[in-house]
Parts: sequence; structure tokens; C-alpha cells
Amino acid sequence: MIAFPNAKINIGLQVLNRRDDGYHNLETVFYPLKLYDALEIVEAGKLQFSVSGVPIPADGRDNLCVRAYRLLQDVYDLPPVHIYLHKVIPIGAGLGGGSADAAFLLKLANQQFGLRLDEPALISYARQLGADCPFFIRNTPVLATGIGDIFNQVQVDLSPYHLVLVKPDVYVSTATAYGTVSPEPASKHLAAAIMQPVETWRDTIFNDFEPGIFARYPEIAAIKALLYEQGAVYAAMSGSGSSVYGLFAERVVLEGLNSSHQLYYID
Ligand SMILES: C[C@](O)(CO)[C@H](O)COP(=O)(O)OP(=O)(O)OC[C@H]1O[C@@H](n2ccc(N)nc2=O)[C@H](O)[C@@H]1O
Ligand SMILES: Nc1ncnc2c1ncn2[C@@H]1O[C@H](COP(=O)(O)OP(=O)(O)OP(=O)(O)O)[C@@H](O)[C@H]1O
Repeated sequence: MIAFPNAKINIGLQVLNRRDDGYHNLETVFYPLKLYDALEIVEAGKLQFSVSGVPIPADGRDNLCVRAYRLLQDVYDLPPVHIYLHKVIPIGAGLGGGSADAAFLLKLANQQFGLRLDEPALISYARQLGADCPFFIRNTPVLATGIGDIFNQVQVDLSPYHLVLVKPDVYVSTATAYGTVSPEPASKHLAAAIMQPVETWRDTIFNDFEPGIFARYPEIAAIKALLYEQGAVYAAMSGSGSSVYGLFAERVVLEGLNSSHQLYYID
């Protein structure tokens, strides 16, 4: 059985406070992005993992797909499988690619082995794999609070816009990015701002990671400026970076980008 885990972008992100366990409470809108990995599980003699496409930097831990399968194997009598992952979603980009793979692995195993896990059960397993993971279970636009794992549906539709995504040759570690932010109680009301026309977002919807990350990596700030110069209605860094997206009313061919940046046109 095969699945196509998609990326996400964050529209607005306020880091509210640091919790005793080191995680941060936040407020953000998650929006699914049409940029996909491919993930397949096939029964095999032992648990194996193969990856192709974008190289995944080693961090000394098993791949999130393997961790997700093991989590289920701890509870259910599951056969060993060979997990095949073809990686397209850029890594260290604030696009939640690893989290998507893990969440889709849970959904895939649930289907393939008839585990009959409902959405809350899948979300509770996903929560054990990473803060961004639970979103990808339902995978619809939501206003998220808590550590990014408590959801309220929001009516946001970016389909009239052409989305341009730029990934500079910079890897931002999520944990390091949180270290650059000074948490503050919510001063802006994302729930209200997100309901307003996209044209207003530039003045009302902000990502708290931008000031710290832009100071450290001016080339990321330059990408955002370039998107606005070339007509974006709204542009922002996604999550903890390093990717930046722009929403355009008309189809655009972005010019003047550094050749080391990766460019994606997503409609
Ligand atoms: C920046 C975002 O992508 C916004 O959606 C997420 O908050 C990141 O979520 P994620 O990559 O799934 O994060 P995890 O893999 O769970 O955690 C990585 C590290 O990020 C920090 N972290 C993550 C999420 C959160 N709400 N507060 C945090 O402080 C913690 O230091 C943690 O050790
Ligand atoms: N399937 C996977 N895909 C990508 N990274 C993975 C995967 N499994 C484990 N990782 C580890 O997770 C790290 C980054 O993950 P990910 O791509 O989710 O981060 P990100 O792009 O910063 O997104 P976000 O912070 O929004 O979750 C990588 O350095 C890698 O070592």
C-alpha cells in the first residue's frame, strides 16, 4: 500500500510561553501544501527501511517512519515490513516533512493491517512522535494551540492563489529556532485575522520565528523581500524556517533568486 505524505505551511505563528517540559505553547494556522513524499510498506522478513530522493541528515535516531511503525508494533501484533520512503519535501525547512511521513505511516499501517484506529487514537500515537505530527492525521486547515496539537477548524482557502515556495540552502534546526524566540502572551488575534482577506495579512499575521532567524540568516529575509517586490499578496517564513512562501494573485516567474535556492511553484 502506498501513501503520499504532504508538507504543511504555517500561516502566522505566535510562541506564547515555555512549558516545564521545555516545549512551547503556540498559536498557529496549519495549512496542507501540495508537495509530497511517497511512502510504501510491504510485508518482509524483518523491519527494513530504504530511502531515496532528498538525503536525510543523520541525527543518530531512527527515521520517524521506523519510530512510528515500532510504536504500533509495541501495542499490536504487526508483521515486519519493508518501509520505502521517497523524499521530496525539503528538510530543515519548516514544512513538517518528517512529521508528515510519521503520521502517514500510522494511517497506512492502520489501513493495511485493519487496526480500526479512529482519528483520536491515531492523533494520540502521532503526538508521541512529534509536535507537528497530529496535524497530519486529519490534514485539513486548522488553528492550532497547545504545542501545536489542539485543533479548531478554520475556513481558509488558498486555492485562488499561486503559491511560490523558496528553500534556501540553510538548514534550521527546530530546537535551535525555539531558542531564538522570546515567548510573549498573544497580542494579536490570529483566529480573527485569518478570517480577513489575504490582502490584509501582511499587516496582521506574523511569524515570531522570523526576527531571530532573519537576524541570523539575512538571506532568508531577502527572499521574503523579493517575494513582496515581485507582487506577493502575502509572504512569510514557514514554521521555524528556512523556507519562505509567497501567495500571488497571478501566475509569476520569480526572478533574481540566488542559484543555491530551490524554487517550487505550487498551485
Ligand atoms: C515550528 C513548528 O514546525 C511549527 O509548526 C513546530 O512547532 C515544530 O514541531 P516538530 O518539528 O514536530 O517538533 P518536535 O520534533 O516535537 O520537537 C523538536 C524540538 O522543538 C522544540 N519545540 C517543538 C514544538 C513546540 N511546540 N515547542 C518546542 O519547544 C523542542 O525543543 C523540541 O525538542
Ligand atoms: N522521514 C523523515 N524526513 C525528514 N526528516 C526526518 C525523517 N525522519 C527523521 N528525520 C529527522 O528530522 C529532522 C528534520 O525533520 P523535518 O523535515 O520534519 O523538519 P523541518 O523541515 O524543520 O520541519 P518542522 O520543523 O516544521 O517539523 C531531520 O534532520 C532528520 O534527521
